[in-house]
Amino acid sequence: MDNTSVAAQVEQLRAQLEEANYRYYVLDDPSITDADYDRLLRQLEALETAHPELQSADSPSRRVGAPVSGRFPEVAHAVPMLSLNNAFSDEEVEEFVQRIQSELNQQDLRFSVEPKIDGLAINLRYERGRFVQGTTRGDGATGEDVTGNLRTISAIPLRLRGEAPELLEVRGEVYMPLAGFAEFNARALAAGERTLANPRNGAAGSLRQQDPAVTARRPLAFFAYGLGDSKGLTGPGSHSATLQLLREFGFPISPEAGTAVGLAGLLAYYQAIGARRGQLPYDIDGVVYKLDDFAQQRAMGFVSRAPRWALAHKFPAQEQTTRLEAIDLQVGRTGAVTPVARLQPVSVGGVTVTNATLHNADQIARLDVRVGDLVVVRRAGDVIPEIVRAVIEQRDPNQVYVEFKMPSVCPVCGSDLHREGDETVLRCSGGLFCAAQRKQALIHFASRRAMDIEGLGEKMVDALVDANLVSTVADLYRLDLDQLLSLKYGEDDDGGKRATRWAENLLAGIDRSRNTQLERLLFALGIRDVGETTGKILARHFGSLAGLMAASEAELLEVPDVGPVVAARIRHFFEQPHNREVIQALRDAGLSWPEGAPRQTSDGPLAGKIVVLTGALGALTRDQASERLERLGAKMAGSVSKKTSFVVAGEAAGSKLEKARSLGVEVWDEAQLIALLGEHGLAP
Ligand SMILES: NC(=O)c1ccc[n+]([C@@H]2O[C@H](COP(=O)([O-])OP(=O)(O)OC[C@H]3O[C@@H](n4cnc5c(N)ncnc54)[C@H](O)[C@@H]3O)[C@@H](O)[C@H]2O)c1
Ligand SMILES: [Zn+2]
Repeated sequence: MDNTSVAAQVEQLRAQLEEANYRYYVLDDPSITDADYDRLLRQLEALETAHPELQSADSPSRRVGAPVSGRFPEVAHAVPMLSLNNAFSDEEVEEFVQRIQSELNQQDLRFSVEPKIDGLAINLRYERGRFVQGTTRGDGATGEDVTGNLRTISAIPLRLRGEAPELLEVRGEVYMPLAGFAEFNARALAAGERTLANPRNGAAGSLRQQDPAVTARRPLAFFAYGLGDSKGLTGPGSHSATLQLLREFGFPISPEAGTAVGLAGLLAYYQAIGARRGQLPYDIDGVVYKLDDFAQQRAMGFVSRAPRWALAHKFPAQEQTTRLEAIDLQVGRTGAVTPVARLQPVSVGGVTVTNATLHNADQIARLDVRVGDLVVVRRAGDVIPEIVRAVIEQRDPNQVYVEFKMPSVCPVCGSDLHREGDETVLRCSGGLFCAAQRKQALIHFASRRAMDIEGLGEKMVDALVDANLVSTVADLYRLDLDQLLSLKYGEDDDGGKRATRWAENLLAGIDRSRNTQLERLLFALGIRDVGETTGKILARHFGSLAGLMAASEAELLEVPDVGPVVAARIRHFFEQPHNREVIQALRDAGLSWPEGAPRQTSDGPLAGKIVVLTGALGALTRDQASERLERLGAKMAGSVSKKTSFVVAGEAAGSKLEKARSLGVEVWDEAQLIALLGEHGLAP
């Protein structure tokens, strides 16, 4: 490449990155994925390194964020808010550690290690212990004043605890917990409204609302991870000691933060957090290493946009762009017909994704997704991958992109599709006549958290239903070896012993499931809106299946978690002669479970109280806490309503906490819970 074309390429990359920055930081509506952004930035950096004459101080490679929008008052930061240098490989981490070791002439350095929360950076200013101003990072030198919105975030203290210095600026990340994000989107989908693309955009967009009342309704949380300006702070000499101090001032600190020594320590931390990434209650896009000792940090200093003593080590991106090849329809257990995107295979978050959900026809119309489009796929945690956006700008003007149309009949059984009430989802009206619904009911029944029948997966269920061997769950218990072997399933070897073993294993798995628990069975039956938690609560409340089946709607409504809709669904389910037959057939097949008397909740100090747990507790698991509260007479519920007596909110509590606040329900922290348990000799 000659120099003019290199210069042109550099210019083009800069323009692309600037546009992306503007859409990401100012509009909170990115046009490209983070992965694509990072690729472009790396290309630019490589060209600038190879052609030093093209370097420029205002290149996106040298700058932080983007200039502010003008929608909020501007605030100059007393201490600049920088970005972090990135590493995408172990080798880059090694270079980082070696550079520091050789410049400081010291081995085995200690680092603070923290998850890199995917939200947005905020500076909180406290004067004499009171929160006076909160700002976004902006371009690093100047940010936006979003104080009013920050005040609505319950995780941000309005006053510091203990002896406050004259001035303290605290830096951290405002983020949207995954549970709150999912609940927000589920509600938006059901109401036919615009969904949030991902928690990071959700957090940024929520914080930059003009009306703090809107921000207050968004499930936002906060972790502190550093200091800005300060006066009168007699101080910690290291980053880890600073985090400890911030905790004492009343700030939430990530429970995953710790320290590690040397390259091996950093990489072990990266592995450990990476393995748990899917279980964390918030999105992270990497981990951050910070040289722990402040004197050592000062010795390393800064480059233009980032400290030289810190590094963000990134995980595989959770969003990628790929091609939408087709839209298929899937029929679920309750007849819901869901459009599924068939994708050109793409690696997202370290896993190859070929299918993603599009939720419903309204969502497809809202996103204007069409077959042939480039689409952005998001996959986080255990959640099913979904299409969050179509890259409409990239459509080929010479190609025809056909709008998706929902059919009016079930693609599997041909029955009419209908909507219930004001639901957006379309359902097949075929019930058990519909093979798709039958199959899904069986898959659910056999699943691990339901009856846990080993060997009865999706393919097996397909084979059983297609061969007409099974149509209800009770039929499973009548299967015999000859019938299974007639399926010629798994007969891929010498036809000897191994060819029958799968069938024997399956029969043994079915047999084992005969001894079960009422809560599992209730969940397994697939009553709409009776999930695992409700199943558990119903089992405990009524003690026996007969008791539950005989309960009137009024009696069902006494159960803490059950509202009118669920009560009606439970009644409806048990009123169906067909369902009663299936239950009788299950009993006849030898299914059994321990039964007890209905719960007496009339005694104990919490008798008559309905309690909801949310967020992660430190000292107890949720099950342990529930069990102890129940021993004190409380009824546990899974969702917050006006009936709730109080909510116990642990770390990173999301939408349930918001809901409690909006309904004026009393909120306890973990310490209050432990104190109460302690009073009754139940302390952990
Ligand atoms: N999709 C797009 O169009 C687009 C545009 C611009 C930027 N981006 C994304 O943003 C990244 C660059 O943004 P950036 O400059 O904010 O850098 P960054 O997000 O990679 O790193 C710096 C930021 O990390 C955050 N952070 C989280 N946990 C932290 C912790 N424990 N300690 C310190 N900081 C922590 C802070 O907000 C800090 O400002 C890119 O790599 C890209 O992924 C995407
Ligand atoms: Zn059907």
